[in-house]
Amino acid sequence: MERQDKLSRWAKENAILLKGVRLKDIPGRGAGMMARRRLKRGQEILRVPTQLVRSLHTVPEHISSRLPPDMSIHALLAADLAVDGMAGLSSWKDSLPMLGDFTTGFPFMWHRQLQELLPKPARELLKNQQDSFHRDWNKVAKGFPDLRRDIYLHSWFVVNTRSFYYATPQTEKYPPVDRLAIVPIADFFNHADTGCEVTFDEDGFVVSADREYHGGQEIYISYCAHTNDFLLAEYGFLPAANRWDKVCVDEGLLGPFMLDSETLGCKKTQAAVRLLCCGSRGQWKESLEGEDCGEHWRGETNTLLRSLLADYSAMVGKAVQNVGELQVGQAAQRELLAQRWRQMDTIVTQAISHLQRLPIL
Ligand SMILES: C[S@@+](CC[C@H](N)C(=O)[O-])C[C@H]1O[C@@H](n2cnc3c(N)ncnc32)[C@H](O)[C@@H]1O
Repeated sequence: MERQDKLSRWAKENAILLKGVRLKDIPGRGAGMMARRRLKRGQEILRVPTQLVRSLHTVPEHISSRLPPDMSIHALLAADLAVDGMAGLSSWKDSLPMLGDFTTGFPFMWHRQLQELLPKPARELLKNQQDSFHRDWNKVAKGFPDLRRDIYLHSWFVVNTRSFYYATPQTEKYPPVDRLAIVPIADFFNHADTGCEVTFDEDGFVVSADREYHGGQEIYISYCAHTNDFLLAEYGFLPAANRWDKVCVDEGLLGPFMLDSETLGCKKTQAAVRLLCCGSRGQWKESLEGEDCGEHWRGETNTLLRSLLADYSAMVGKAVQNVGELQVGQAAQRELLAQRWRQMDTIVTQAISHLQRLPIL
């Protein structure tokens, strides 16, 4: 029996309602969720009962009691999965990607030289991830001396990539990013920049169609308005199109100054460029607060922004070249890294041509 069929049968036996949708292997994206037939906007397509949700309240006492009280929910859920296989979810567990499946996409698994060539926001996310994992693993290894690091790492990444936001009186004592729950079957939706609505109440989690779908169409949820640097570091993939994508145009001390393909930089980027144009702080404040909203400086700021972006574009070109010269790691990892820099080049090139089309004041 196919892996997805087994999982679907388990879902049915456990009162998970899949309404007009099914699990399917999708090339390049692992498994995903597909419409079986036409679905209407607003229609409920998945319901997962609360008794299958795994969060702080379901971590068994024999696991939590061997760990310090300050463990994150992420770390506890990963320990539950690694040590106990999350009781009652064995069919779900058998359908998860293996640790080897994370090797290409996740910078965490890459050679250090490749990691060092990531764009700054991705490098920072990776550093936080490494620190969190090492902190969690040190504590878990003390509580469970027989547990292997690679098994815990796998579980830690499963929780990292598949959990849902879950606010309850218990989880609300934790930081928002750590209010996590595993919701089996719902965790098979892939991401797009807009997707189906996910809600939860005391009965469980519900996913509803955000638009009309036809049979055979993949159905997504949105993991949030994330940039591609975030999706790469935290989820191990790079979408080709992402309306939330931005590049960090300052890799230096003053950042982050962000730029996307639609606007000529976020407000902070615009204000910083104008500060460079204005002779003094006083003039700068006036330009921001004055009645003409700084129109007077528009020509100069755009010219300066264009020259800064040309420098940045040259830096991006150099990064693509540096990645091309590397011999370490897998070819697929190097290609993913080069792809990210090429995406950034596209955003910067679009911003430069946008600036070139603006009238000279
Ligand atoms: C919540 S799981 C979704 C189910 C997953 N595809 C599977 O096979 O189990 C999240 C993972 O799916 C993959 N993924 C999600 N959205 C994707 C997309 N738009 N393109 C490529 N991979 C995607 C990434 O590997 C991500 O870490």
